[in-house]
Amino acid sequence: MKDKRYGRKIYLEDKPRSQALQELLDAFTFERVIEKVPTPEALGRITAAPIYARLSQPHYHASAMDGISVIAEETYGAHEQNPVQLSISNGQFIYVDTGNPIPSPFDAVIMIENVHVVDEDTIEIIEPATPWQHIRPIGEDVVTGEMLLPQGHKLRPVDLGALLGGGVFEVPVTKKPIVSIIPTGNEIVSPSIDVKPGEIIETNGTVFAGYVTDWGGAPVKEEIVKDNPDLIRQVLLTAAEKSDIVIINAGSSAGSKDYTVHIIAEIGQVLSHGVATRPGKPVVLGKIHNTVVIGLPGYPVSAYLAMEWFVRPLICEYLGVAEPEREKLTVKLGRRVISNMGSEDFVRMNIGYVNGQYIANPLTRAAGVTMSMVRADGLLLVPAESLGLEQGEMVELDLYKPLKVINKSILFSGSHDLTIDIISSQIRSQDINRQIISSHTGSMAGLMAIRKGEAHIAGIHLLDPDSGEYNLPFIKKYINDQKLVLLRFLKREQGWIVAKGNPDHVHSVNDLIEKNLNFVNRQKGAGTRILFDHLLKKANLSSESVKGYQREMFSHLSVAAEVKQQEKSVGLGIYSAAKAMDLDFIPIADESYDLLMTASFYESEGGKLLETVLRSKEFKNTVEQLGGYKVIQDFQPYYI
Ligand SMILES: Nc1nc2c(c(=O)[nH]1)N[C@H]1C(S)=C(S)[C@@H](COP(=O)(O)OP(=O)(O)OC[C@H]3O[C@@H](n4cnc5c(N)ncnc54)[C@H](O)[C@@H]3O)O[C@H]1N2
Ligand code: MOO
Repeated sequence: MKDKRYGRKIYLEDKPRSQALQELLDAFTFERVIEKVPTPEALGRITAAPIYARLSQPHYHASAMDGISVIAEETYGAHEQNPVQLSISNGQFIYVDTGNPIPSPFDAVIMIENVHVVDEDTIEIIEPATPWQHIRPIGEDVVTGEMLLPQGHKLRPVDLGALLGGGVFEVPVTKKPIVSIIPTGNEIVSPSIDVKPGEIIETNGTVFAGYVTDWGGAPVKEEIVKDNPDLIRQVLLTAAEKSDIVIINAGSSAGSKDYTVHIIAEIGQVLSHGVATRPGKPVVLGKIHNTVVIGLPGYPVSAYLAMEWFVRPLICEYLGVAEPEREKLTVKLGRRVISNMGSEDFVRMNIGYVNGQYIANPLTRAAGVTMSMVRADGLLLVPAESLGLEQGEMVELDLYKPLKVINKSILFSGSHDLTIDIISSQIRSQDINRQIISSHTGSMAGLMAIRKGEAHIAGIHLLDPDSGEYNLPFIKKYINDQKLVLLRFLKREQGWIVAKGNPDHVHSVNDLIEKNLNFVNRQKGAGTRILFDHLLKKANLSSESVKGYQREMFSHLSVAAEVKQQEKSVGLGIYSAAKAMDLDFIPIADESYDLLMTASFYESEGGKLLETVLRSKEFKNTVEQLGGYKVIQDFQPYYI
């Protein structure tokens, strides 16, 4: 229940992000604490002071080669016609191996390959040695007192070696800032497969802890706290006492149980509430005593971005290191990106290299879709003063993935099919740097993406009602200025997706209307939508008579998921989706699901790899095991 002491605060500020960060940094003076850690355990830590060698390296004159050590002067004059003989018993040489000390008065080493052994005591050489040849003198690597590393340096494996060699067995490093992470919310539960409607698995805390570790901090994950102001206050106070930074998650916005900001104001100070960004607006920045307190939005994507904007700079400031910067890439926008005036918009993007240029398309902007962060190749920032960016504009992105991977990505657009995931994983098992990036846009949009050069391949299943033929009539109608290839590799069953046992006895489109069932529709331009409209037309029915026609799903699996959870509902889709959700399936027709691509992609390395996968036994077996599919492996690439 809502706590009466804390009314709704609806109005959040729209403070510029840079100002909010500056004010946050200005509000604290970080006293860096120095601790000494054994050198072998110091990987990744930040040096807190310049570090000087305590030993020279090498700390004695050492042989650099296997051979003999000699007095150079005694070898002068050695020549093929005038070999010089040296004897052990006369103290003229000793045998040495690489790394052995060179005792006085020896001052040169001759490699064993250049030594002719005459007998046990005597050798012969035909070339003189120069003084100090093949000897590593004291301090060749490091001289006592020399600075090995500056302060603020992140220790790498090679650094640890140099430190140990230089006699530094303990390193002064900056103590990791302790970052306490407090997830809150009555609906938040520990991970469990039996979550009930309304329960949300706690995921943000683990992500935050991962980021903190990556950035050099020490995360401390607290238990989930219920939406109870007294509990929240108590946990905040305790955490502030023992931490450098406290992150409290969710309850930062305008909901009736969003207490965070009030409690921070009560026991500390609120510096900012609300920044001019989308997503990520409802951030709280504040302090309790001298501890930073950051209230992050509950929506995962908003929270992850805000972590990078506010927590990373704090950790870097504390450790005394520069903030890492992401690689940048200039790309052409494949689609228009609209944006709010007055706030920075952050858009997760996919990037592909198509027809000689980088094309980037926005992923979903919903702040709850964590997979968009998993899949994103880059992040676009639309500045606060911009209303948006047009298709075709060149923009600079921050890269989330290596360019090497992006260069090889195969951009897929079009109708969703489960085989695309299988193709993707089989391609990847042959080339670890190659990924398929798929946007499930529907068959028509896939066709258009090929036309506009925004995708490498499109998955399409478009029935031409007049000819009864799939795909070709559409391709010929919409694209006539490109050399294309169609791979006709798959037949699949389309049918009604219904509850187990088909309780409403669905067999035709008429049943939907007569029995007043909810239809779970697909988006415009999806092949399945076209098929459904065709069925309606054939039965002389109008779309208005179909309950649910307006609501659109973007994939077969989402249709099946909706049928599963909504009573008296029916979808149209493929067998494998019904099977995946443990639903029943009433077949209607076999359809062709083809891959369309430009001839140049087909003939490229990526296209060849794709074809190899499509023709592999493993692919056929995996797909046909799903049920409802027939994989055609002896297809001829069809040039259009
Ligand atoms: N009337 C308004 N409503 C909302 C606004 C607004 O300005 N006016 N802002 C929206 C935006 S934008 C965001 S972001 C969210 C942020 O809200 P809160 O920080 O108060 O977070 P909650 O509402 O509690 O949670 C949102 C969402 O995130 C889930 N969540 C929370 N904690 C976790 C966790 N530890 N792990 C995984 N998921 C978590 C939570 O269950 C909710 O689904 O407010 C909008 N509303
Ligand atoms: O601003 Mo919220 O942070 O978009 O999701």
